[in-house]
Amino acid sequence: MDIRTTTDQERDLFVATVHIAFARFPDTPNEDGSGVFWAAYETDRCLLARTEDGRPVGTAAAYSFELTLPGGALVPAPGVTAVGVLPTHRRQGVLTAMMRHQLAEFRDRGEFLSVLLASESQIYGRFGYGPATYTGRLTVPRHRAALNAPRAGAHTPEIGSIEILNRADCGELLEQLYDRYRRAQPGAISRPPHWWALGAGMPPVAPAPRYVAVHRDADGVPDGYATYYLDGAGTLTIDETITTNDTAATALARLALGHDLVTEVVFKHVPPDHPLRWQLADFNAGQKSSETDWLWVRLLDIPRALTARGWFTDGELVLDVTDPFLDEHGRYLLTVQDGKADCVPTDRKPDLSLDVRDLGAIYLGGTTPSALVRAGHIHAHHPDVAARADTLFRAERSPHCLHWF
Ligand SMILES: CC(=O)SCCNC(=O)CCNC(=O)[C@H](O)C(C)(C)COP(=O)(O)OP(=O)(O)OC[C@H]1O[C@@H](n2cnc3c(N)ncnc32)[C@H](O)[C@@H]1OP(=O)(O)O
Repeated sequence: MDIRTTTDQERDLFVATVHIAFARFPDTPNEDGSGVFWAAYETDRCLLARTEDGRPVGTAAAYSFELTLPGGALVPAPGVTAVGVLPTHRRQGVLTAMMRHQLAEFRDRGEFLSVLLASESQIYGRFGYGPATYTGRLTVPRHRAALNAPRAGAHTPEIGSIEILNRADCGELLEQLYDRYRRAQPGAISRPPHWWALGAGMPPVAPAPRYVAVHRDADGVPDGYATYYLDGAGTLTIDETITTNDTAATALARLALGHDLVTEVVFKHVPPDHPLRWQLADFNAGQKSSETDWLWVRLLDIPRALTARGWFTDGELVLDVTDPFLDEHGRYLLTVQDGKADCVPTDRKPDLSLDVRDLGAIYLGGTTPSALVRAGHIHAHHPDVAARADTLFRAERSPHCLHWF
């Protein structure tokens, strides 16, 4: 198997091979070239796998994203995408060879972790990826949509204003607001400017017809938006609500839930602990569905990864980490003091023994170590250590990613 970086001349071949693997036809570009997810491929990060006789049979690529870690550090995070093997060449190790090649390239570039969205959750664990953030939908029937008043003096006055714009008239407003939001949200990834320019992605990055409710604070400064559409059956679907504070999020939810001619409101991409269910006067009015894994994380340099994120409790743990895919093993003493971690090799007895995929899953604070201990994936060497690890790995807020790539 010959695996090489795609040249500019091979770009069309790469795109065609991806589409055969997914049994899709390339979308017809809009006149301005927008609305096509593959337009954002970075050719120098696209890999083509060929057979001995030169036939392309596999593809894998990466986008150069930034990931927001707990504590606010922004770190380079290649976003793996366009992974495909022709139906004629599956289960012969093509993907395995591409993953090995790609992880080595990430390390050569100095990248210490990578991320992806998995088309099927059985594929990527063997390559060291673990599910680190989760998302779902919340559906609220309009006739049960009343919101509680704030309690216990927690009243945040909903001062500000909302304007409804057309997606096409928003200029760079959505891009700017998303960028402010993602810098403060653990688990969020950047949307590089050319994604917006090319319309590469799902709405509202892709410029499909949408209304955009833009929230402004009391000083008139935009601090959030929700993009939505209403279908013929009376379902108002919100693609995403992006805000830099909870007041804006509540105001935008109130607007959607009070919209006339609507029978139900569907909030897509809601994090597991979204406050809206608690705001509803009728808790069970908000029905969660389509709960799914979203961002998978793969650590490539454990000390760098653990010292890059922020920490919120002092403590120490000895982690014994195996990486079967890369045939590596390390034991590390993780010491956290005043929000910063030190992580060094040690020969002390381990507190937790775990696979690198499970370290990826708990890294952002969205999967608890104790859940994986109870699942039989992490071995806790003392009875109290799982709870200690839960406290240590927690993020300042639950990690969430809603960017599709
Ligand atoms: C980040 C993204 O881009 S997600 C998109 C992933 N791509 C797709 O879903 C497109 C359609 N599917 C495909 O193109 C291929 O089936 C791929 C890319 C998923 C797998 O490629 P292959 O070359 O067949 O994988 P490879 O032969 O290296 O498989 C390695 C192991 O993973 C297992 N595996 C591979 N794909 C799957 C799967 N979809 N479900 C369960 N197990 C799988 C294989 O059985 C094999 O296991 P084994 O080592 O125990 O025998």
